[in-house]
Amino acid sequence: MITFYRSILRTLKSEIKATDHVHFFRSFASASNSSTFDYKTDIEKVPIEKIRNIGIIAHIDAGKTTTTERMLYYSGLISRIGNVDEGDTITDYLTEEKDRGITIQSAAVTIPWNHHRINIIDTPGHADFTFEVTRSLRVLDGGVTVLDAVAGVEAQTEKVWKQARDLGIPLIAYINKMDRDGAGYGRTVKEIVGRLGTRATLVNIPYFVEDVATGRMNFTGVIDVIHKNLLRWNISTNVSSTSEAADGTDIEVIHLEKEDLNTEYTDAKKQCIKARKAVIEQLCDFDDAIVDSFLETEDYMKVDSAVIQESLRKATIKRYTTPILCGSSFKNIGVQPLMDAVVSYLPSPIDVPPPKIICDINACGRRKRNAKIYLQAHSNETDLNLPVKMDPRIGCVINKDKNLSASLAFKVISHPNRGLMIFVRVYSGKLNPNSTVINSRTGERIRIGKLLLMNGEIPQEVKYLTAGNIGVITGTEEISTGDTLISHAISKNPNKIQKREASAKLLSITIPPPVFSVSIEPTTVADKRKLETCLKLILKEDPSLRLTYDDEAGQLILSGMGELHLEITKDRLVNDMKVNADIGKVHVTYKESIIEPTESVSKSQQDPNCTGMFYVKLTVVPFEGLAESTSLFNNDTNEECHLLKYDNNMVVFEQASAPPFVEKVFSGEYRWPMEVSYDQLINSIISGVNGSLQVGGRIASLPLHSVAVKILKWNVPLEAKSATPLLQLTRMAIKKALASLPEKAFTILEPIMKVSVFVNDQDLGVVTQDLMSARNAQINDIEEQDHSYTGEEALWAREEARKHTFHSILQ
Ligand SMILES: Nc1nc2c(ncn2[C@@H]2O[C@H](COP(=O)(O)OP(=O)(O)OP(=O)(O)O)[C@@H](O)[C@H]2O)c(=O)[nH]1
Repeated sequence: MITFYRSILRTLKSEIKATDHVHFFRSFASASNSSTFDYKTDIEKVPIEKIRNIGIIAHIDAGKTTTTERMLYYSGLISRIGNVDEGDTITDYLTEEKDRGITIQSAAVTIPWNHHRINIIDTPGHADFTFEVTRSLRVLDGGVTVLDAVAGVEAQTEKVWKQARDLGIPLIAYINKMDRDGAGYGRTVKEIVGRLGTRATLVNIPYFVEDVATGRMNFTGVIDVIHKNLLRWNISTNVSSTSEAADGTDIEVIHLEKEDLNTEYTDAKKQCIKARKAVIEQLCDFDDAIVDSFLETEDYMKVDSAVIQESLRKATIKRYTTPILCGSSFKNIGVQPLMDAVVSYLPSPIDVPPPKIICDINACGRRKRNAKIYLQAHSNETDLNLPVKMDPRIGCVINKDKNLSASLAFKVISHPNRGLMIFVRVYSGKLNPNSTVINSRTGERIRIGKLLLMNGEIPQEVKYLTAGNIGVITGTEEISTGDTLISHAISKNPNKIQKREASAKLLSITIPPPVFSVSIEPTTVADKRKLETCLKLILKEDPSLRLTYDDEAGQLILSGMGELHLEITKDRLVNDMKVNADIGKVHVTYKESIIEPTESVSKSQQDPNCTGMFYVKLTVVPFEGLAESTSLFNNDTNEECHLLKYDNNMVVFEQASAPPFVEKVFSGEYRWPMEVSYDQLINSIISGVNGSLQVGGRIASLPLHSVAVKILKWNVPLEAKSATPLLQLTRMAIKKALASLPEKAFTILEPIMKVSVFVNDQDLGVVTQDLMSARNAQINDIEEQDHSYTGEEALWAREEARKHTFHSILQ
């Protein structure tokens, strides 16, 4: 028997009791460990190809936090395994998370594994916290989808899978909870293929041993199909999973190809051969290297494991297939092979295309009116005729200057001792602590403090963060989720950064519209200030919450993604922050929309000293569905389209809606002739639209939803000193346009949710009836599941929501 220890870091620290059979192996894939530097903090020495930025995504309760906790333990970063049910895991550290046993906010941790650094983001599974998943996915290169082996593919599994697929993120699937009664590996794999629409490659398959006393089949290990081994975890069923004896580090490895293989394992060997054959045949369609390797011996068991691994890595990154693994994280079985698979099959930052970036070409001296530019990995300077370079190795699309650094802030949290902590992913160059960065959203220069890596419990200060890494900025309150930070690694002087680079924005993170609201008031006047300060902080941390003021009721209204979302926010305010506030009952957020388009013009008086006048001509049009999926947004013409932050609205600038402001001067260069920049003008129009749509419709003054404001024509005098008149004219034009519509052209929208209901056969009729009559539900589909739910799973309401969808209730 070979005994594996979970990490060299931990083994060296701990007292070694075992004697001759101890091997300090860190992973199954590689038996050597000769690290000469610290993978945790030695940022520069971990090459970019050895970094993995991964997310753990899944339906609620699939076991994401339990799995992440084991990963931290096996990597040596914590010395004791915490458990969700005891409220002592590293990643679920908020009081509300501990109390409820659920993840509320995604937590980022960095672990060393097998000569690699893995940055892991443990995301929440509940639909109310979808925004947490969305923002995490934006900075990830790969993901692990955890599934419950009893429940199979669930509603939120499908949703996060789709989100990851839309962003092109390669995934591994980990079928957890194999220890539970009713666990179905084959059934779950079938569901993955059928419902998630992917090919599946079985990297390992479960191994059960019969308990002679009870006749029960116990899950005790996995067959490693690629390396032809059976891995058996020596876990006594009599001890608690958290005790040393059951920590999952004592693993027996049986080489299934051995000549003198014990007959006890003949069946395991047969299963391995069958699964290997399937893997090889599947990969043969993808990669000739596998075909060549197979033809050398024509024996499925003899195809080189390294060749299969290499080919599967390519196939996973190209999203040709999904590697499938299984385990029981709670019983500490199967997590180390999953960690190996993360390293082996998921991409490093340089294996994925660089992110999209928007650069304001106005700032580089050339003018291309109404230009919408998305620079992508495969485009280059010549294609776009722009003075922008990219470096595929560091994965950014900015300038020849490798020292320019671009980072995306994707999360803000307030730490009791460290103040605001801003999580960033560095996409290019090197981010230095105590330096000045430019926030390209606001144009502001910001002095940042220390940089940290989230290594387990204690954040660790680092000398810098290089491209591909995820870390934390401290010492500033000026950065929000979705901001791009531009800096220069060497000069540290933001003046060296040219306007063009300073304007570069990584695509921001879309915030879904909230659908539930509560009123919120300070208990006494003296509590007002504290309430405001705390709300400001909570809103900074969680942009999917929204605060508005109801003029008529004279109340603050807090809106969020669901009842649980608001309840948890309330708990944080009242219990954690000790704010004295009266919080009303949760109610649904209704919206208004229009059902017919309307047009209007607004213009200023002609100033005799000016060459032109401020002028806006626009039309307001309703549309169906999500703004970014409409043909208005995805048009092929040269229209410039801006999605608004709230309520699924957008502003579309028609082609040639503005006069050609740019002037070509003698040298052939282009010149911007005004004091006010093009961006300021556009932003004024957008602010005007935003404000007017929030004023609301004619029926109940509810904010307008799902409308596009098309700017047909606009103008400013060349002598203009400010863009403000444009904002006012836009407001007036929208007000006039809406006023010209009869009241019957407005409609009220209510949020609709897409809900999956799991129900036993005998209750189907009652539940369907109840949904349709009491809940006014429209049933889209009834599917039969091929397994019966036991008490726990038969709870009929497992609902998940697409909460940004609204539909009219007046039609
Ligand atoms: N039997 C069994 N239970 C497990 C296993 N993994 C997790 N659990 C239990 O499942 C429950 C949910 O586990 P979590 O790790 O919190 O799941 P999660 O996906 O992080 O949950 P959310 O973040 O709230 O969506 C807890 O009670 C765990 O103890 C497993 O392998 N086997």
